[in-house]
Amino acid sequence: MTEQKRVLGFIGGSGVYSMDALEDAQRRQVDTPWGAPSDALTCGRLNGVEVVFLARHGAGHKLPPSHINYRANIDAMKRAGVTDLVSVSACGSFREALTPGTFVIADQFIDRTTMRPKSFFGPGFVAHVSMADPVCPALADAMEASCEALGVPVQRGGTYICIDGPQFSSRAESHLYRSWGCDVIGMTNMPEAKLAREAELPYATAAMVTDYDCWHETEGAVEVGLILETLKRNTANAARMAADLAQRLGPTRTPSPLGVETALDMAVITPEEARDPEMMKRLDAVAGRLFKR
Ligand SMILES: CSC[C@H]1O[C@H](OP(=O)(O)O)[C@H](O)[C@@H]1O
Ligand SMILES: Nc1ncnc2[nH]cnc12
Repeated sequence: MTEQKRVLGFIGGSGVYSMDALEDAQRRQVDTPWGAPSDALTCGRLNGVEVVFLARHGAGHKLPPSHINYRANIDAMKRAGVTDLVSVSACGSFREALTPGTFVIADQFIDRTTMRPKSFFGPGFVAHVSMADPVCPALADAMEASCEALGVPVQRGGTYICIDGPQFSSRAESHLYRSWGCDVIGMTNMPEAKLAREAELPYATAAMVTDYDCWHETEGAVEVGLILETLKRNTANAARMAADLAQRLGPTRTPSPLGVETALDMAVITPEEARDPEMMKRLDAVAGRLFKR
């Protein structure tokens, strides 16, 4: 199999605003046709692997989940040469056994968000990518192995339901999502995972449990103040996981077993003669591969 240089993208969620272990770190402002990403990218090396870090909510956690420019974030990662994208997120747990501090390597998502642009494509360039398997199993394997090696409690697989927020759920919603079989809840992995797939970036995420949302009979309903201690512990473990993950994945890569790097080959339905040139210009980073043939 052909090997290619790996550039590992890392999106840090609540509590993860920097990657202090990066060597030769350089801040890079990246402009995109979709607007500004949440923050400047930080590019550097971690255990011999090129890494690009982005704080999802920006420095100082200024952006609420529905104001994050997810398209700009993913486009900027692609533009910076990222080949594999991982993220970490704080989340609530719907299962007794998923105690605060557990990392859930989600493999499915339910998108309940309504207020966010969710696609790079539109009039003049229509494409429908598959989201049947939204997570790259090779990245998820490595994240799981990292957690195990570091003694971080981990569950491989799980369904992450994404709500708009910024409010937490009502008790009725919390019970409903549990009855749907969801494992964890958060406010950011959608449309992030959808856009990563459209940009042909293999994606995996660790949802780091901070609380039991509000379904639990004896644990108090989630409040930011109550989750800060767990958030701190999760932040430290996220940094340890990132370092181990970089080493484990290594500086070169082989294609994702899901064929994510060519996801658009079977997805674009607008024939060349009907495509909007302006739209194609905006898609230079996301889908430029298709236009160079
Ligand atoms: C601080 S609790 C709510 C907040 O935390 C999560 O953010 P992220 O996914 O970026 O870690 C959650 O989705 C909410 O945005
Ligand atoms: N219970 C919860 N609901 C939504 N997002 C969260 N992030 C952390 N805990 C959460």
